[in-house]
Amino acid sequence: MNPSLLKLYFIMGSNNCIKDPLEVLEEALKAGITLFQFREKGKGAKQKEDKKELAQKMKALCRSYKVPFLVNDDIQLALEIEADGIHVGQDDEHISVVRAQCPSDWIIGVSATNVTEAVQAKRDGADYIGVGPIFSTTTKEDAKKPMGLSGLITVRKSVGKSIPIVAIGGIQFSHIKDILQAGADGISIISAISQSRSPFQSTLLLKQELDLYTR
Ligand SMILES: Cc1ncc(COP(=O)(O)OP(=O)(O)O)c(N)n1
Ligand SMILES: Cc1ncsc1CCOP(=O)(O)O
Ligand SMILES: [Mg+2]
Repeated sequence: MNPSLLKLYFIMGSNNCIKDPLEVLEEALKAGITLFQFREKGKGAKQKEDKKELAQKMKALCRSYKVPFLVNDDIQLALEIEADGIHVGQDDEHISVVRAQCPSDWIIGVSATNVTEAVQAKRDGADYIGVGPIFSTTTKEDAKKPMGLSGLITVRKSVGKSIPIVAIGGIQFSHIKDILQAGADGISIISAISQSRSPFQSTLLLKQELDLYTR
């Protein structure tokens, strides 16, 4: 995949938002997110048909802005709604199982919380690795201990330059320069956009800062 797609990777579910999730997503799209992941999980998350309906609406929105739409965890849903890819973690379906079921052009991302997992994800053929948490986060209840920037630097050194990496966990505007210098191709954000009173403004500021330090 083109690593520039990871520049500003927005992840969200309805329970992450303080206003209408479709409005939040459209503001983020207007302001220039480069990739989106539908992550409908945790307390109050929509289930079954409600979840599918929201996913379909979000996919349509992403399509209208030509931003790829990925689904978190749920391969069945991703196949049903013809998503552009999926993100799986260490406790989810293995990438080999996903690859065997999905279209060949899907983007498949794999999470890594340490060097061993990152090296394995590369061996397994992940299109990109989601590395984190970098900083502490309250968004993911079962998040591991933060690895810090030093952890991110070590992961990048261990996997080499050929695989795209996106950093995740507790990322704010002020971290951008350090994260890119540590070797990430971009940032994954939930709350810094979804909990903002102006997702549009917050996204725009993040994008401008990212543009300063990338091509
Ligand atoms: C880009 C990105 N990186 C990491 C994750 C975390 O995935 P996982 O460990 O499976 O945790 P959940 O998000 O499923 O709770 C991610 N979703 N996206
Ligand atoms: C899904 C996920 N995986 C590792 S940390 C995290 C949550 C990121 O959310 P936030 O950007 O609000 O810290
Ligand atoms: Mg998961």
